[in-house]
Amino acid sequence: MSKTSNIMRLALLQLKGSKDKYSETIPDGFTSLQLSNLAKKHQVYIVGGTIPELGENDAIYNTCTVWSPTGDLVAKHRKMHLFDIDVKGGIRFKESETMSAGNDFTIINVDGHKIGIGICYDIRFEEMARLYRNAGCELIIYPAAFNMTTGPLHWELLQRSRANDNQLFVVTTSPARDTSAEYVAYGHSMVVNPWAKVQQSASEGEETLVADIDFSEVEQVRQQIPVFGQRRLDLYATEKKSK
Ligand SMILES: NC(=O)CC(=O)C(=O)O
Repeated sequence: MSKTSNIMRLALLQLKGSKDKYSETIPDGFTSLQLSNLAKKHQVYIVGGTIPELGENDAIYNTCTVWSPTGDLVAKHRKMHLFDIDVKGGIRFKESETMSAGNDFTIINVDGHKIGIGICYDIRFEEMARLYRNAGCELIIYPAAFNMTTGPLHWELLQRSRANDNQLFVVTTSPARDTSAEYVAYGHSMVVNPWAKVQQSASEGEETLVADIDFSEVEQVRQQIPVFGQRRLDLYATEKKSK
């Protein structure tokens, strides 16, 4: 990352949507104003975890906001894939009972580098990451909060898979693990490089990671293992549909 491109990321807020209690409008809600002020004060981009956004027609979205060093809202990403799962003896979660799904891909441009944004469960959908790669992304950031059922097996694997499939950096942020919480997050925020190597990893507890992202690694991998140009697009394709 160039010397001017400081990006701070905050973890996913794994809140159960409730219009009355938690949801906020963007960009004028409480959390938005805090994030905007922080970005301006520290002259950095902030990818601000997620908040329950009160949207059109009282719908609530699980939304990540991105702020520029001037404190302006650069983009917001509404979680596209809602976390509805039922693992016997593990975890049952029905995010769609309270949240609505977003329909838009979100790409920001920081100093000429394209960065895709996804949220938590979005990381399981390889088509989404592929479309970001097709659009020229070199990094995908996923604020997330995996749990104690899926985290141990899938958290690192999914990040390394998306990084390897698409030859780009994958960065995640998780809340620290709080075993007294109703939803116990797995923790382990991570930076994975385009070789699919875990460059840095936090523990399950509270920690700050400071990472240098060297975008030249993206080009190196893509040149040395040129799978992107070797795809059989005459036989298959991953295509974006407009909604
Ligand atoms: N919480 C999520 O959205 C996703 C998750 O925990 C998982 O995919 O596992």
